[in-house]
Amino acid sequence: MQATLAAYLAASIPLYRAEQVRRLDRYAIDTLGIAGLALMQRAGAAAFGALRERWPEVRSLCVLCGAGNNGGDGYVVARLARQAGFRVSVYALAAPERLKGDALSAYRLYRDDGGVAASALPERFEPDTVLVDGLLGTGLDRPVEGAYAQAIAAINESGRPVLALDIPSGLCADSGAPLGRAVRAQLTVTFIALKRGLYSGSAADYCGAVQLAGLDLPAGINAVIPAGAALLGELPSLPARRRCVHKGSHGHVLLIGGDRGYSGAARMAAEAAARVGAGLVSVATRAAHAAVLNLGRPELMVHGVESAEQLMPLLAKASVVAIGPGLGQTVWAKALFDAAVASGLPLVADADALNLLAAGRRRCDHWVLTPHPGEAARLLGKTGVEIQADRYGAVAALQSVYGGVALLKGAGTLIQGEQGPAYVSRAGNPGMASGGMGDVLTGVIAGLMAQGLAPLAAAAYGAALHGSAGDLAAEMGERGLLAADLLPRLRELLNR
Ligand SMILES: NC(=O)C1=CN([C@@H]2O[C@H](COP(=O)(O)OP(=O)(O)OC[C@H]3O[C@@H](n4cnc5c(N)ncnc54)[C@H](O)[C@@H]3O)[C@@H](O)[C@H]2O)[C@H](O)CC1
Ligand SMILES: [K+]
Repeated sequence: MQATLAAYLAASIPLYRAEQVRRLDRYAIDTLGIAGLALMQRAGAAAFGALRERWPEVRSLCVLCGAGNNGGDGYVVARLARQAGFRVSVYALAAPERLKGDALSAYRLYRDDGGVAASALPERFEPDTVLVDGLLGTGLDRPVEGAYAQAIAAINESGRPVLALDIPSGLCADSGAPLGRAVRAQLTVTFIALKRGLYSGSAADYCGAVQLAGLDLPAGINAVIPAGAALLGELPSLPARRRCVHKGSHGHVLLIGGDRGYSGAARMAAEAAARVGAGLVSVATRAAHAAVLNLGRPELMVHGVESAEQLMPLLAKASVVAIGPGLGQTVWAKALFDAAVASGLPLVADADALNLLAAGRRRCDHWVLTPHPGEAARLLGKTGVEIQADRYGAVAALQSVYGGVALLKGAGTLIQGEQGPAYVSRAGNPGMASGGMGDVLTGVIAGLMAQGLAPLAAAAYGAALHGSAGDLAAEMGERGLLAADLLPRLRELLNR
């Protein structure tokens, strides 16, 4: 299992910052000797090809071009579409004659072919037209306002399908946050390398489907610049278990949580740990909950624990601790949290355990912290808006302040270990924004660690497994998706 997951992480796809992509661009031009205009023409051709594949009946384009090379890509698309007999209208947000370099060359080729560019947007875009967003790409360096903001609003209010060139205009290539406002596209064709802003934060609301156009550059070009982030791929199949194993072979998870009124959180986390294959799962919860929890899931060993010393014998038998689901922040909760951390066992901390941690910052090398943006804000002394505006920065800060592995939940879950890139899981859907989903994730990660996975592999694969289980369970619809719906899906995915 370890080798399979090590290969899974190694096979993740590099995600770059804008500045790194510009360096890749320069490398292609300066070292590989590919002219910038040739790159631009390959970009435009790739985008136009993707457009025709996605909207095969459409024969009318409206291309919006900005002041930089993203606009240049737009002029290449406009010229190719005219040559293919499309009805093409181009709106230049910047006077074309003031373009520079390759963008100016691309415009002149379009103009010399008989193309024209209007400077003012139409009252409304023609029907049966696809809009091509060539306003801003990786050169976005400030919040969108003025004419660009109006153009983006017009695009978003048009009701027309949109193809974004390289990145939806207004979306920050580094953080995935809109700077002011951003184009909402159905398809984004991005060039040379994936930008990390296409996969986290609110990116999914703006990018639509993302297609990478490598522009016929050598595949190894990604190795030229080490990327700081990496996109997790499809879940790998896990190797079959050896025949001669017994329940002690797959670890023992101790789940601590479930204060009064919250026993369900502890139950779901514990069951998730069992469903991903932990050999034994014990639960330490309020004494009042023990019997009912046990009845609900007899495979769990449930103990009423009202003090730290009552927890000690359970810690002595556990190989991994998961603490937080329904824990609360009472004196009882804090005593159990302190004892769990002091045990030195590998640990997954979620929910109220994170709030207790935020109160008294500690570091630990063998834990996995799984905050949602609000908990991350408390852990870092920031606001939730600040966390979402720079998720990659936030997950790196969590890891450096608290140690171990930091997992920042939300669209495009991020997983950051002591070394290596921030892994990004794109699995999951809005139906998972419901109570208990985090409890299941806690159990999944603890259950994988109990089977010998290192915290980073357990967190990264666990996040992808959890999100994929949510995607399977959402096949009946995202609304009304419940955390417990994921439990059977975990087993289904693990045995594929
Ligand atoms: N790297 C590649 O793989 C390829 C990239 N190509 C395309 O080139 C753009 C990047 O081009 P660049 O000229 O650097 O930047 P932009 O076109 O995004 O525009 C920058 C331009 O816009 C101004 N600007 C920045 N922010 C704003 C704002 N908020 N409002 C108004 N204006 C703004 C800035 O001052 C510049 O003047 C990349 O995305 C690809 O599309 C190649 O063509 C193909 C390979
Ligand atoms: K764009």
